[in-house]
Amino acid sequence: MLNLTGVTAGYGSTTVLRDVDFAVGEGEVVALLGPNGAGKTTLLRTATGLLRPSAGRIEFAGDEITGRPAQYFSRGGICLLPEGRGIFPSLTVRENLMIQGRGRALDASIATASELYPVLGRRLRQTAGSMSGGEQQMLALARAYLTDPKIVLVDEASLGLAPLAVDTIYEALGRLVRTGVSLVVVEQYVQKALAIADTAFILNQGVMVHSGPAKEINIEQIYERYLGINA
Ligand SMILES: Nc1ncnc2c1ncn2[C@@H]1O[C@H](COP(=O)(O)OP(=O)(O)OP(=O)(O)O)[C@@H](O)[C@H]1O
Repeated sequence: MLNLTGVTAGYGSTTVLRDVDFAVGEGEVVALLGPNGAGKTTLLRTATGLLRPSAGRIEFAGDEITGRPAQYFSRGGICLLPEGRGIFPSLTVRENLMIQGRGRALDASIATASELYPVLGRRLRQTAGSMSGGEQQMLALARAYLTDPKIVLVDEASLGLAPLAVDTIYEALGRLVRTGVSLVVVEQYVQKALAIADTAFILNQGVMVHSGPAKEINIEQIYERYLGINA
């Protein structure tokens, strides 16, 4: 469904991704793993049109979309939930839902978000930035339910959250997957990501060093073999 072939990308004269192949099928859950600075966020930004590759192809649902503007990617159903959540902290929950819904009726967006997380429905007038980290992440995740995406790419959803809040976020991701959406997770809690993933990709220093079934991954071995570090 979303295929990157031979992608090279970076920032200015700095090349981060080198000749990367990455593929996500319909309804597939992919864990994208790798050490700090490996290029995971850069890959998500490239796969969602925010960063144009200097070489390689991006195809989505059979069409080549390399070099198209980011709006083209999002309108086509590619949804990035960025690290740092991508919500507006000084706006209320209601206002955030209005923006996330992109022209969808606000009442319908509120109903969908409240059904997903009742706490959001109770905090519509509260500024997003004054909610707990977990609640802010719930609001960020609600976007994936409001725009009917075909694929959702989540960057470090559990960053800075308490274990209970992480479980709540993963429950929501699980529910999202059951609706048939494809999912890519970049996650510091490797075991959490592998538990819901069908396939795992491992990136190291901008090079894809491994891809295969998530169940077959022995993370200690992979980290030692490919990354030269102990997990
Ligand atoms: N806007 C930018 N301009 C220049 N270099 C950048 C920019 N963003 C990231 N980089 C560099 O690109 C490399 C890959 O960064 P990236 O954020 O993609 O890695 P990551 O695997 O997501 O890391 P982490 O797990 O630490 O978030 C790093 O060396 C980083 O310093």
